[in-house]
Amino acid sequence: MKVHIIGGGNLGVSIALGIAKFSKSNQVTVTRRNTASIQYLSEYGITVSSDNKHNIQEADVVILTIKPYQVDIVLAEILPVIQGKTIASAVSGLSLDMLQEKTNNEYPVIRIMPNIAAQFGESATCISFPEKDREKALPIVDLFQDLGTAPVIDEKLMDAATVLGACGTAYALRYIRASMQAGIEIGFDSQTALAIAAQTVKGAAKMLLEEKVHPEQLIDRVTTPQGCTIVGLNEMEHNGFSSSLIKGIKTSLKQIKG
Ligand SMILES: NC(=O)C1=CN([C@@H]2O[C@H](COP(=O)(O)OP(=O)(O)OC[C@H]3O[C@@H](n4cnc5c(N)ncnc54)[C@H](O)[C@@H]3O)[C@@H](O)[C@H]2O)C=CC1
Ligand SMILES: O=C(O)[C@@H]1CCC=N1
Repeated sequence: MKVHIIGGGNLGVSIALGIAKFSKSNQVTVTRRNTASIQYLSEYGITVSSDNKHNIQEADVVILTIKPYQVDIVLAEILPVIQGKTIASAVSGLSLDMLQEKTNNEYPVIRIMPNIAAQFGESATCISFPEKDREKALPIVDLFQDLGTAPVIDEKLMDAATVLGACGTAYALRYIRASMQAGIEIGFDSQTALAIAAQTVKGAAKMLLEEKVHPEQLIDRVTTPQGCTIVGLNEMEHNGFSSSLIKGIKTSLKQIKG
């Protein structure tokens, strides 16, 4: 498949690298206005251009990884030259209805919500599309499955997916940062603290994904009665650990919904 990514920023570059590394049978072009900082992508076989229309006529899918306020400008530029091509949008808050309206209902449209771990083949991408575009969408689902997981979900949940799956990367990293800071306070140098905190999160996530159990079942295996884990966990909860995460996630969702 020939993939044309418009918006070579944080997400666009991560998807491009993910495809180059984990979905090698596909060819990728990435565009952004100033390409100096992404020229290195050519080392991975990715074509880089400052012209949004470069190679676009050969593309099987055009992926938009631009900010919401850049959508109209970019569509005005590319629509005249991509008649009938599939458009996949990762633009947060842009519904399928809005995208269809902006493209005059003349293009197959797909809404994708990856995260920046696509670059490492570990994105939790959520995807939705109108039923009429199923045939065009399924190859895109396959593509994103190569970059991690890619469930097809009801479009009503796409904003929620943005928060849980895309913003979620930042929340998880903040947990790791806090653990690292605590690790330094209790005696580790920063690099060792970071390595231990990150690997611990990776191990916990791997157990959950492989055993498919409720987190509390695994927590039970860690918390020795009267031991140090449970007192620490309870202290965190007294200080609003779970509650602050839940409130933060709901606040992020409110921001997307406007
Ligand atoms: N960063 C993330 O983790 C995620 C971002 N998103 C969504 O993806 C979109 C992009 O986000 P980021 O990558 O973080 O933003 P970004 O600002 O890093 O990337 C946007 C890129 O588009 C380029 N651009 C702007 N105008 C352009 C034009 N006319 N033609 C071509 N390129 C143009 C900019 O130079 C920039 O490199 C947003 O809508 C965001 O909500 C969705 C999921 C995750
Ligand atoms: O913060 C944002 O608005 C974007 C959407 C999901 C991740 N980053």
